[in-house]
Amino acid sequence: MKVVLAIMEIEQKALFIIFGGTGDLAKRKLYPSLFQLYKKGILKDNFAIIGTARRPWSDEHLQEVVKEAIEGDEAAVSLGAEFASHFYYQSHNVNDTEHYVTLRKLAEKLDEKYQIEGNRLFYLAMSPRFFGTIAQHLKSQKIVTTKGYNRVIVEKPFGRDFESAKDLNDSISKYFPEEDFFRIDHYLGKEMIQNIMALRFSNNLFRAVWNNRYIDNIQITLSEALGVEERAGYYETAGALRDMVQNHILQIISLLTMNMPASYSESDIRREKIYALKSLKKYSAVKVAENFVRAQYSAGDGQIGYLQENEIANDSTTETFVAGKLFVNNENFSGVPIYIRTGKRLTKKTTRIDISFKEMETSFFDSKKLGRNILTINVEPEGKVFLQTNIKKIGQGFDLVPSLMELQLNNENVVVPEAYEKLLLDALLGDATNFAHWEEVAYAWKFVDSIRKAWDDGNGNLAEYPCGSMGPRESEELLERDGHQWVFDGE
Ligand SMILES: NC(=O)C1=CN([C@@H]2O[C@H](COP(=O)(O)OP(=O)(O)OC[C@H]3O[C@@H](n4cnc5c(N)ncnc54)[C@H](OP(=O)(O)O)[C@@H]3O)[C@@H](O)[C@H]2O)C=CC1
Ligand SMILES: O=C1O[C@H](COP(=O)(O)O)[C@@H](O)[C@H](O)[C@H]1O
Repeated sequence: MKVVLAIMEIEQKALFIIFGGTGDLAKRKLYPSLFQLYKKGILKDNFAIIGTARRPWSDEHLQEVVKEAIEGDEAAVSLGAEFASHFYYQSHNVNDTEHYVTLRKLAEKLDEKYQIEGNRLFYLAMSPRFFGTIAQHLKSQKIVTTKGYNRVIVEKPFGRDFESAKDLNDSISKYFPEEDFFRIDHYLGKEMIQNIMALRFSNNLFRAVWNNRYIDNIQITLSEALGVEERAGYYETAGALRDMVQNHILQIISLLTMNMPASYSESDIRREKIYALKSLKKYSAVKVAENFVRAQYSAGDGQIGYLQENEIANDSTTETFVAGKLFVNNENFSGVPIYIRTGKRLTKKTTRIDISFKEMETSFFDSKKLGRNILTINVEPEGKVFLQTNIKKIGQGFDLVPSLMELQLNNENVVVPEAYEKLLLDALLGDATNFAHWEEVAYAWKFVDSIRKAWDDGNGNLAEYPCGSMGPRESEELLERDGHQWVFDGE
């Protein structure tokens, strides 16, 4: 642990070039996260950030935008102006080669001014259709340096199916090798998602029972109270399956079901995650209809339905909810149903994993009285882990009552860093463990494509659910057919 902290405390020298520097992601996530790294002294004197996009902003305007982005942070009062002074703006159309020449000159000037030693991080926070052309120009216009490192970080969506993801991947990997290519999945930066490996592999108790002999079923819920908001254009091309299942949910499944890696290293962890994703059971089209539910929100709870949202066609069939039953057919998990669900405009924002253990065959108790052991990883909002057990009811006799044990995770009173902060630091350190490797992305798309194709070919109806509910009835039935129910009922 000491070694890791020591590395993290070292000041990093880097020039960030953020493509999409005027965008929503930059303002809401990237600038505040970079400020956290500045507060911690990881970014100190030897760094600069170029924000670039088409808008004709000035350095001063970008610096004002950055100050606004961090104004909620108390430390911004004393440190905000100095931090913002490291930001520069370059008006730039990514399709225009001439602009890369200006960008290179600015990058060289800042490299010298801040003594950055050629380390560059290119953050592509804009539509993926531009990624190939940006990567190509970075190379041809010599914005990649020969001295330090050159890393490219790309945002989602990484394609809309396997073929387009492969094209996208090829268009970047022509210029950036895999070790410099960081595909963001911000769920992998969440503290509680990273805790899955810690729970599984550092506790003999859990290690021993983490398999199909003891686990009955796994339930993963990524529910949101928000609707489609301002992202109709993107969401209509994606839907919940591509937006949440292909990336976040399948990444969580890989962490839950992979075999124990040989070591805590990028390559060993990746190998096991890839193997888990490769082991996902594929369904025939008919089986997709049986094992997956798709639905769209309708008006309810004072909210309008999806079809009434701005810029959504009134005959749109885009799903805003998906539930499904999956299997990872590796040696430890074959036969364990993994129920997933995600949707917009559900009861509340919750990200949780419920691991339900098998009922016990015993003559010591009347087995009907025994509640199942359930391990709940509440990623959000609580960031806690709970274990449901059975204990004796106080008093005469020997009745049992369920009891909830809370595993104390944050006993150091530290502020949990935001996912983007951790991932930006990982990228600075050149550690891609918490980023998605191409083969993970590829297997995830192959799985998702088979579901999408079955739907597109008419297998499986689009159900409806009212805003404020936990999805359509069909989602409950998916579990009821197996004699189960969702552990999380939305309360
Ligand atoms: N916002 C979010 O919460 C999340 C976003 N993402 C992903 O991050 C990426 C960015 O999203 P977001 O910030 O929301 O999108 P925005 O639409 O807010 O930003 C897009 C950016 O691209 C710039 N841009 C567009 N066309 C060009 C061009 N031809 N040349 C140069 N710059 C251009 C825009 O600036 P200008 O108009 O000034 O040129 C703007 O800065 C997307 O891939 C998105 O899917 C992923 C997860 C969450
Ligand atoms: O990637 C995405 O994630 C968000 C949900 O992220 P969270 O960290 O708030 O759980 C989702 O709203 C968005 O549609 C999707 O693109």
